[in-house]
Amino acid sequence: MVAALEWWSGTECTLYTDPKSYPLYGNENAIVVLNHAFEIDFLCGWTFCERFGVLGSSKVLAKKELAYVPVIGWMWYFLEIVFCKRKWEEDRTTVAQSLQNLRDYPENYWFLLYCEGTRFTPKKHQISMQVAEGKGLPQLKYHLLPRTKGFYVTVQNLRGTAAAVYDSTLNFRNNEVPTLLGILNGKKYHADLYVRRIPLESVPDDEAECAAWLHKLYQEKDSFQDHYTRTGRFPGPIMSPPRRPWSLINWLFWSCVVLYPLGLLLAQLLSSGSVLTITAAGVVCSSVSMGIRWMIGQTEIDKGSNYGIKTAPVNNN
Ligand SMILES: CC/C=C\C/C=C\C/C=C\C/C=C\C/C=C\C/C=C\CCC(=O)SCCNC(=O)CCNC(=O)[C@H](O)C(C)(C)COP(=O)(O)OP(=O)(O)OC[C@H]1O[C@@H](n2cnc3c(N)ncnc32)[C@H](O)[C@@H]1OP(=O)(O)O
Ligand SMILES: CCCCCCCCCCCCCCCC(=O)OC[C@@H](O)COP(=O)(O)O
Repeated sequence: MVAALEWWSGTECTLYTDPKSYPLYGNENAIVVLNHAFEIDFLCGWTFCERFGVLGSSKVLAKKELAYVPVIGWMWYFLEIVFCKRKWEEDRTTVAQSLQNLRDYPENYWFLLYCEGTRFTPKKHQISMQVAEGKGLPQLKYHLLPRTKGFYVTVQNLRGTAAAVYDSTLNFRNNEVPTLLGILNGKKYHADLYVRRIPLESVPDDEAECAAWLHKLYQEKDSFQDHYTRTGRFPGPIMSPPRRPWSLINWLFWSCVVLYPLGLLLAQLLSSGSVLTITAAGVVCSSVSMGIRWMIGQTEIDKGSNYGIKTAPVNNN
């Protein structure tokens, strides 16, 4: 999928960051906090992981439903991805346990948290801003109100092993609305990512203070998005790592290994002349194609969950 983004669609991914922090990327464990408004934001995230050599050890706090996505979800299970049901009462122990398992991970990892918990839609935004108002918090224009419990439990469990929080804010040039189907159709997008490295020691230990810290972080992210909307760029210098050939080589290798025998098999089936065999092959191919379309559908915001709409108790404390 990274090869599709970088080499097939030719999408450009530009990094805005502080040159002093740049050498540390990929060379330490980090908690990444990213906004969640685009259908391919996870793919842009993977691209940066690839460019900094941590693609294989990129982790995320993902909704449990994604564990059942064929191939990708199963792979994530074996990669020690942390899953949550987005029900705190059930998640508090399982998420903490999975995070503890990451503490002795043998390679440098990035642990991604979408603190908004769900993708941005106008309706979810409106409801979350009602919650913000109820809590006496400032309004956000470009983000949903962040959920703080997952962030707190992550900081608590990874303190001492993760060195920093990478506050990451993603946007696309010219109001592009990128989609995975667009990528697969070869459409080129222009992603801009602004990353600030914040040492983990500066994140408070106390739960309430940590929550307030995260709310402040999202207010700052909102101001960066505002800057981007006005000027077409993020603050700070551009330090973009170039794309590397490995994802392309990997893709070409596996395509040859898998597609060549599959093509031979298909040709054999078709030349068998048996109506039953050909029909069965047609049914299998259609099912696979429908399965892939369903998987792509998982990335589409229109088909997203009702999380953040159905249960929005306004907390007045
Ligand atoms: C140099 C380059 C740097 C960076 C490169 C960038 C990235 C690369 C990094 C890594 C890549 C790795 C992998 C990427 C690959 C794939 C990723 C794909 C997908 C996965 C994404 C997801 O699945 S996102 C969904 C799952 N994740 C989360 O939800 C995380 C955030 N959520 C939490 O933390 C939650 O707290 C929770 C899930 C732990 C628990 O959920 P629950 O709903 O029970 O939450 P809370 O108890 O927190 O909610 C109640 C509180 O929220 C308030 N509330 C109620 N309604 C709303 C509302 N509508 N909006 C906002 N807030 C609301 C309520 O008042 C409660 O408040 P409290 O004060 O009581 O907390
Ligand atoms: C060449 C063939 C290519 C085949 C492509 C198959 C694509 C499968 C991609 C599956 C990966 C799914 C990752 C989705 C990540 C995502 O963005 O999840 C959304 C959640 O955060 C929040 O969900 P929601 O509450 O619904 O907003």
